[in-house]
Amino acid sequence: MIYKALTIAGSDSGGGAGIQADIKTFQELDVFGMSALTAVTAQNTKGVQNVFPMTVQAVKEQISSIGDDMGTDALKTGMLFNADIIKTVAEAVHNYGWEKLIIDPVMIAKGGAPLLQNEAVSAMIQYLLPLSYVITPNIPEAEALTGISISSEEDKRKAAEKLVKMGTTFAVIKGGHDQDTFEASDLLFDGESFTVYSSERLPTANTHGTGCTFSAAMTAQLAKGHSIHEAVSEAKKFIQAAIEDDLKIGSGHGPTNHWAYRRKRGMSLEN
Ligand SMILES: Nc1ncnc2c1ncn2[C@@H]1O[C@H](COP(=O)(O)OP(=O)(O)O)[C@@H](O)[C@H]1O
Ligand SMILES: Cc1ncc(COP(=O)(O)OP(=O)(O)O)c(N)n1
Repeated sequence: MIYKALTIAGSDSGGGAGIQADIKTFQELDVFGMSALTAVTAQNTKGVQNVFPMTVQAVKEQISSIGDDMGTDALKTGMLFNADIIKTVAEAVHNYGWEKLIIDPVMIAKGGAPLLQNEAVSAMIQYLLPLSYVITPNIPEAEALTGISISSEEDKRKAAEKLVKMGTTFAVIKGGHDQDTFEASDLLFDGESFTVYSSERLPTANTHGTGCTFSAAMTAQLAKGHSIHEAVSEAKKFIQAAIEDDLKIGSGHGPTNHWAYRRKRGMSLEN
């Protein structure tokens, strides 16, 4: 059986985040990756030098090229940049009846560059979020979407519950931006109960693209038919291995290692 996943996101010329991170992750997890580009960024480990958005027509046609012929088992969104692109994506997801939509609500790059226009947040809430299977905000993104200020575990739970009330099936609040210096903990709310996925917080600046990679790993696992709990658990292991085995490329926030998880798994099978 060949499983397929589509990413609708921006290109990161530096290869650590965006479309490039998504496709590398799909491949590592044995899923055939496809893409629809929303924007091209000139970007490296030091930051985003420029953003060139695609036209709505270009986004629409890339998605229909895939929808009309190849289909997909799951899809994820990353950088969507503006409200018109969000509406176009929502319309396509609705028309093709795609159910496993994973939204990584990318807003601001680690270096501070805006990857989503401010006025587009309400379009995401109104048009895309209600169509989603799971949304994976980091803490600032969860605050912007819910209006809840997050400084404790209880606040994270309230935000996750609110996201489900707003129309998604599952919410994962990622803890990379947490103040906890020992653990990086992600919180899943499945509509009934909460599960925390924790790992050692690794002391490295090379965390460029962690959100994209984590949500792409979840997308790949969901495309293969795994449950939401299995998908989050495996994605957490994937990103931990990728950060642990960082590549030390560039002079700023470097990329993670997308092949680390495969290598680690291979070594544990040999032993
Ligand atoms: N220093 C770190 N050590 C271990 N895991 C991390 C670290 N930073 C982020 N993560 C993990 O990477 C994933 C992405 O988290 P986060 O940084 O919050 O997202 P984003 O990249 O969207 O801002 C989460 O699973 C989070 O727990
Ligand atoms: C083209 C593009 N898309 C998304 C991001 C943000 O990726 P993320 O995984 O949130 O990682 P950081 O930017 O926080 O390192 C991006 N930078 N570029």
